[in-house]
Amino acid sequence: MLIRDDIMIVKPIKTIKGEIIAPPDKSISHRAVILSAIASGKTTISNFLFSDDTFRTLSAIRKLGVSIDIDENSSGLLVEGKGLDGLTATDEINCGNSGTTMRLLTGLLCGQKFNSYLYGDESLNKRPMKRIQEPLSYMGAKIKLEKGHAPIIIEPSKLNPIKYTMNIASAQVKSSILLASLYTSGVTEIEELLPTRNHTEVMLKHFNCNIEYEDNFVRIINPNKLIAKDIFVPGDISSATYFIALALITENSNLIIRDVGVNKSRTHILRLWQKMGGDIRIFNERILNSEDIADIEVKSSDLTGIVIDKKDVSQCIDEIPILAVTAAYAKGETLISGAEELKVKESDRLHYIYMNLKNMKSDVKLGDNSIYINGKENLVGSHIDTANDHRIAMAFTVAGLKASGETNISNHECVRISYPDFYKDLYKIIKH
Ligand SMILES: O=C(O)C1=C[C@@H](OP(=O)(O)O)[C@@H](O)[C@H](O)C1
Ligand SMILES: C=C(OP(=O)(O)O)C(=O)O
Repeated sequence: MLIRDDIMIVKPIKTIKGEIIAPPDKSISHRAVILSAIASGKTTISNFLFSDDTFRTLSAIRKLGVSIDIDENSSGLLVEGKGLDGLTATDEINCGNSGTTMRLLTGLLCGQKFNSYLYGDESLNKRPMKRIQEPLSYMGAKIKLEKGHAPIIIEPSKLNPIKYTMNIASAQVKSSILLASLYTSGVTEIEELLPTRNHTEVMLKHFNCNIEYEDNFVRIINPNKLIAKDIFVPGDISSATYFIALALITENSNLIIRDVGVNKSRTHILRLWQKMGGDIRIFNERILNSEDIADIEVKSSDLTGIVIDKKDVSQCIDEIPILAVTAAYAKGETLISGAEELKVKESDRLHYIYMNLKNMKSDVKLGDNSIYINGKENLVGSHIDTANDHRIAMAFTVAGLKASGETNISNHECVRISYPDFYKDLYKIIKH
């Protein structure tokens, strides 16, 4: 790998070997800052992820009057919780590229006694926000959108609890309702038809909230008071999957990734790869502040294609780009269906998976909400259009490391959204 004229040039490698520590989890870092801000007392957050997206949440929370000290050496934050009613008004909040920041903060802010205004970058301002406006309005929230999109204007209102069945699979929507529900009295219940990550539920419980949850159901009983309690953020399994995939598809590889969050609602990708024949071992499992954490060992494997449906997609939504890359190198056919949510991420991920795989001479077909991939041993290096989407950039860097010739990754710096050290960590484990 080398950088020429600002473009990352990726060439085929021999093998992957060694040990690496997964970067801190993005979803848990966002939630740690938000919940510690409205808890009573001080919270130390260790191993916080310093990335563009999580900085958006951190700055927003500071603008809302919460003091956060950063110790970059220990990757730690000290948050002075203000309690549920201690936030103060700010002029406007720039959520950048981060859907999690925008949707979770809307849930938090619609129960406050002041107006709020949230906006994002070009990509975020195109992403759907009706999905939060609808349930929050049922609760009594006053939220204005522009044709279903940000900017979001929030006016103060009195919120009521709801019983809500989710009509799309989204942990952000679920979390937004849970945060708003903290400003109601009574019982809010959410049923999910498709399971999604449960980090908000886990962390609310960690902060002593009166909440019950199981696979598809959450109940929160108010009034609540959150009590500050220290948090260590586990490694991000979504970030780890790029290295897992590379080890799986590269001959003679053996890789250990330490301290990865293995919350059951995030490990579906590992089960899918194991089903494809992937040699993946989870060991040294332990619990750290209510979240499961473990080490993962991966060895090169002969993968075979599989069928992936909507229920699979909801449980590994961010891993579909890298899963598609491994499918392109697997034996036989893979069909990923029910993937409409991929079209409304930082880019239309279904489209960019298709275009980039096609340019690498993969046998691939695009359906309305699906993608079909007939795997082969070798892809051909090509120009990759990342659409400024970090997950497309990382997935196709992996594709390029196994392809013949050169692969050029445009705007590779977009990895700073979730994993600023991605290329640095990759260098550590590549053996030429
Ligand atoms: O709650 C979260 O932290 C996230 C939920 C998912 O989004 P959706 O809720 O829109 O599916 C995921 O794609 C995103 O990267 C992080
Ligand atoms: C979709 C993602 O994040 P967000 O929705 O927070 O922008 C992601 O990280 O892949």
